[in-house]
Amino acid sequence: MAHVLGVDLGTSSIKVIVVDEAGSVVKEAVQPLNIFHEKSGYSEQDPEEWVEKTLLALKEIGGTGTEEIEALSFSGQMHGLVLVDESGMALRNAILWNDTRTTKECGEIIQTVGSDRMVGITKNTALEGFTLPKLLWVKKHEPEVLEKAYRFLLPKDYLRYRLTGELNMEYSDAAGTLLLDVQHREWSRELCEALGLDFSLCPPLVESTAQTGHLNAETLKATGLSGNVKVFAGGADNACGAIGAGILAEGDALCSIGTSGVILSYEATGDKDFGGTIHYFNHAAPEAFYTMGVTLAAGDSLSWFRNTFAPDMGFEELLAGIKEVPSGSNGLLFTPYISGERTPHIDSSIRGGFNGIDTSHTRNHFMRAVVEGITFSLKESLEIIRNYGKQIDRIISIGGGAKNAEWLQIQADIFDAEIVKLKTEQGPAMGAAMIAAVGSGWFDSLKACAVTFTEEAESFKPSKKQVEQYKEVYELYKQVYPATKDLNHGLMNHR
Ligand SMILES: Nc1ncnc2c1ncn2[C@@H]1O[C@H](COP(=O)(O)OP(=O)(O)O)[C@@H](O)[C@H]1O
Ligand SMILES: O=C(CO)[C@@H](O)[C@H](O)COP(=O)(O)O
Repeated sequence: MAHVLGVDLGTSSIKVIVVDEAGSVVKEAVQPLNIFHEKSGYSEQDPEEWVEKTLLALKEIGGTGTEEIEALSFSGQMHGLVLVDESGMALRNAILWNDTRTTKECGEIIQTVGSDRMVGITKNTALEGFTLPKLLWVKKHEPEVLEKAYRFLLPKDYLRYRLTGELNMEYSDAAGTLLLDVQHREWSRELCEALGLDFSLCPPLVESTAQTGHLNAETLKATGLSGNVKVFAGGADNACGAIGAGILAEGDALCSIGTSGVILSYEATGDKDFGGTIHYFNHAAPEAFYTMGVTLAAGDSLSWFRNTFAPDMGFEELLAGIKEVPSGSNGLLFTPYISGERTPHIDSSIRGGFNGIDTSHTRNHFMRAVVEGITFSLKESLEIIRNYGKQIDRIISIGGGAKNAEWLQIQADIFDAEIVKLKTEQGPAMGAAMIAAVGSGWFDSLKACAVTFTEEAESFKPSKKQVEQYKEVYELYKQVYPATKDLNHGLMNHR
């Protein structure tokens, strides 16, 4: 039987899945990744480690049951800046999407270009996480590095380049750089000139579904894969997550809880104006777009809690206790701003907190409060999208956060929507595999592929009583940001 591979360069790990013609995941390999936080707000990875770990994961799946791998494609964490020299080697560590060192550069961008013009060209506003402010930071703080730079790339485009030797960037990821004219799908010369960046740093653009060569000799040697495997460009992890969850028509919506958390809604056209209140990007599906709100530390808040307070417990063991605690965690409220926040509060200095700690609270209360706080934060993004007139009654939930049934019910109750869990929560890797399957001619379109590849496993309906209770707690949650903003900005000086 023929197979395709989906490679997801996540923030916490590289995941490779092997998918057969029926859409079943027959094998998977995961390789964890290191993140470096040299200073508060800094977040970097070593691009060489992405390559090494991907080769290891590909080698791991290269054996039995995967004869006839026809094609592979990529999904990757968005926005991370990778600068390469003319020989294609990375000039420094990658500066990641959750690195917030560029507040100053964001201010300078808006001052130079103007907010309306920025949103007019890129459909988005300047945010620390996006690639353009990172380029300007390197220009200011490491000019010798930028001088040596030949092109800038995004994480999965760099990985694909190293595995194939073809250097380019695909549109759904280019949309998150803040240098792409999103509606017209071309690099903005105007922005490069206004901000003093060499236009030639922008790499050639390709469609997500374009074939971008074959695996090079080093990759074949390291993995044992065949030279006949076709490579397709792939997409941003959220665009691929949307494809893998079948988010391919108006009204479709996604909740993804990985390291970050995302609420995403399909958009058929790129001519709307959301004023930068929400991200508005090119989809990896042809000629489509999507809107999205992002919680910087979603799964990351859960991981932080576990690593700090229960390092010997697995996620399932730790989460088992949340059933013992009623909705609302007996008055304990968590805000997940441990790395700052993106949507709706563009604020790199805000930090998280627990409010309402009482002597009666146990670790289970804290655990449930963390899960609820992450979900309230995502509701703020959902609310923005709904307020623009989108009716969202059903949401596909993916990512590590979709593994736990109790959390899925909490999502249904807080979002007041039906939550659907798919057979595999590996949305981004599955989306990449679907791009490879369509590229290989297995299906005429991604929509046709989704019919075979996406299978619902379980559905969680909102309970009226819990919905009403969570509405009240949500209103209190929304008061925490304005009430603690100044306090947190002050505390920043002591960090
Ligand atoms: N069993 C589980 N239940 C709920 N959340 C989980 C579980 N296992 C992992 N997670 C969360 O999922 C996150 C990782 O999700 P993943 O989709 O792999 O992320 P990424 O793509 O960012 O690498 C972790 O931060 C963790 O908080
Ligand atoms: O910055 C964003 C989206 O704008 C993040 O969603 C990254 O794309 C990382 O994703 P995960 O590793 O959390 O899946």
